[in-house]
Amino acid sequence: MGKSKRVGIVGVGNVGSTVGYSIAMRGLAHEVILCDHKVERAKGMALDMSQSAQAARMSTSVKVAETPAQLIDCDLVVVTAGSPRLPGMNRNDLLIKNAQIMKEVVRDIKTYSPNAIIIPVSNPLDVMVYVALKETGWERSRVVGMSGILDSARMAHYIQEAIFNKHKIEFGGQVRAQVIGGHGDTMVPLPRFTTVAGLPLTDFLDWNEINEIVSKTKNGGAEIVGYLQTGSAYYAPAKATSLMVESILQDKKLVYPCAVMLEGEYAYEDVVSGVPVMLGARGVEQVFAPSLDAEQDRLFAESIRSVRELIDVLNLNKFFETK
Ligand SMILES: NC(=O)c1ccc[n+]([C@@H]2O[C@H](COP(=O)([O-])OP(=O)(O)OC[C@H]3O[C@@H](n4cnc5c(N)ncnc54)[C@H](O)[C@@H]3O)[C@@H](O)[C@H]2O)c1
Ligand SMILES: O=C(O)C[C@H](O)C(=O)O
Repeated sequence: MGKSKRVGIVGVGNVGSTVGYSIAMRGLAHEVILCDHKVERAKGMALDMSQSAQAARMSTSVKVAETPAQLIDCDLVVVTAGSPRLPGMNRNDLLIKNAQIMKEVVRDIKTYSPNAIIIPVSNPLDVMVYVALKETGWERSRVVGMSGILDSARMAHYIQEAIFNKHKIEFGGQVRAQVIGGHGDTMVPLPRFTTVAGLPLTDFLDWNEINEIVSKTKNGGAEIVGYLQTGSAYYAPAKATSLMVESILQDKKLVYPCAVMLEGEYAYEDVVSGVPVMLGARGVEQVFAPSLDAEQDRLFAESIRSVRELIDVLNLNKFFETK
């Protein structure tokens, strides 16, 4: 149990509410505080989650803050406030609107929960992490974005499906896939770093099949938006976020691909991207830059370029200069 740990969740729509529920179900925190413009809805959800915690024999208490300024002394704050994309949209189309929301929310977190670790989830994710870092001025260990766990889980899903269709073998959740880079169309799935029950992926699938999985993984979010029509995925995003919460609050020091500010990894600076990081009580405790071959290196560079383009748009709009 995460005794005396307080987690804030700003934005209690599909993802935020599912994160809150996951935390309550596992009793990861003593207190979860939900914060959304839709206050009455948040109050109803808070009661429902607190009661579900009791049903799960957990003591997590879920409450509501009417504004981010009422999120006092949280140890960790998850930010899912902002719009999701709709069919036909790219995550980048959310840039200006969600960046403004992130900036305002994070300003309050900095004031009222000055020791918190922040997990941005809103899209476009890498730039939201960048905005949160610039707005707080905190070190990179305390602002870490969720995306790589989700993208890797999607890749694992498509791999498991393809192996089952081809060989009729089920592997009981033993696919270990790895996706790095930004959480956008230029994400970098790494089949060469992917194993199935400890065996190389290429023992099961040929490169045509693997390349198909890579493109399905990149399109994984859009595929779900196409079905849902009114928003985007939330079960896998929320599970991925709660794994990060758990590793931090319980100081588990698990290594997951997450979005962090690069400070020299692969010779990049002042840009956020997904790489494996160790998550513990101090937030990001280690950042790893796995050795890439020339092609992986090229794809990672392309992904960095696309994140930088969005940061440039914000700079052109004087986003970081205005209040
Ligand atoms: N990083 C990822 O992998 C990932 C995965 C899924 C979703 N997302 C992103 O997460 C965000 C949320 O997705 P969702 O499906 O939960 O959307 P949603 O519309 O269901 O929920 C968003 C919530 O944010 C609230 N909100 C907006 N502005 C706010 C503010 N200033 N303060 C407090 N609350 C505010 C809204 O009232 C709404 O309840 C989207 O930007 C989506 O693209 C990212
Ligand atoms: O696809 C989206 O817009 C939401 C999220 O980034 C996802 O990958 O599910």
